[in-house]
Amino acid sequence: MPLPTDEKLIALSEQLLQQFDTIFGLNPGFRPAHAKGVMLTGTFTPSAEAATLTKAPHIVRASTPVTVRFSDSTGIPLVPDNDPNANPRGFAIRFNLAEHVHTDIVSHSTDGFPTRTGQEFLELLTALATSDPRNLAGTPLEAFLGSHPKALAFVQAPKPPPSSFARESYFGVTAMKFTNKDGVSRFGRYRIVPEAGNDHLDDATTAAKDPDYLMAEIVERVGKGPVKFKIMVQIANDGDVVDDATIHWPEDRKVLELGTLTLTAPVADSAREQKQIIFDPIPRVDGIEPSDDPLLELRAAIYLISGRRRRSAPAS
Ligand code: HEM
Repeated sequence: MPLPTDEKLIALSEQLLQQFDTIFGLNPGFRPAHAKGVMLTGTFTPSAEAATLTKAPHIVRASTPVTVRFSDSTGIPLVPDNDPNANPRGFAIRFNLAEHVHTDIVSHSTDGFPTRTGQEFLELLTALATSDPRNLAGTPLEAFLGSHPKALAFVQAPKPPPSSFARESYFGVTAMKFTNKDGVSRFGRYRIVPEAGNDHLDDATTAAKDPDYLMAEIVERVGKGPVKFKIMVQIANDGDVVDDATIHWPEDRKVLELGTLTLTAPVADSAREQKQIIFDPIPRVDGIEPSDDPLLELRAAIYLISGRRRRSAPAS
């Protein structure tokens, strides 16, 4: 994953990382966002119809090994799984195509994002860092949300905690351009749907849960049998906006099944692996390209800068 040379993009990346550090504190060796996580391994098997969408290698092959990371939101490594700020949950998937060759999906459990650009997201984080969310009146955060209705809608969208990482749906949010072997291209957005169905908790049940209930449960669950998800792609119609993560496409858009993810085991040395692995929001594989959504290039730069910083932190 190459670091872009665009100086403005790098400067914005540094500013965003600085804001995460201000809000959550410096936690060397951990991610500044989605700090707490758990990793598993398994396989991906494509559906019969997946080849109509893309010629990507993991769609052409019978099966591909995967490494995944589930995470809580926030840059706090010990955030309790039952803290309301731990939503949305993250789900990052790596398709291992060959040694040091891979393509990733990075998704979270809310369908959408508060801002269209990284600059606007920086403004939101800056407002958050200088406001008391429990007493919003007259704060920079109140002013930002008042003038950015899509950010307000994202903040207000219900984000109920799941009973398990295996009972939650996840969304890729930014559109990708998929191209099949006949050269036909269509834009689409990933949706990752649990075979066991969604299951969310009410406030009282959540409050009674253990602070590590999600991290522990998924390891226990996979010890008893495979955990499965369907990877789906919502396909844009001609004319749909494909470069704006704040815009939802109508629910009548076709949703195509890409394949099945079967998770079978926890990663043995999870802490070390989590420090090492850097997921890439840009697919960089034949048959799947990024859309022009401005979040993609920026996030790829930030995740790489942040990942290098994490890797160079002394072992704890
Ligand atoms: C301007 C927009 C965004 C910024 C600045 C941002 C920032 C970050 C940062 C700094 C990290 C830590 C990366 C690392 O150290 O490896 C991260 C991780 C993550 N972000 Fe974002 N993010 C943005 C948008 C999104 C979106 C749209 C999604 C959902 C599709 C998302 C989901 C995730 C997930 C799941 C992780 C954890 C990945 C892992 O397990 O390594 N982020 N983000």
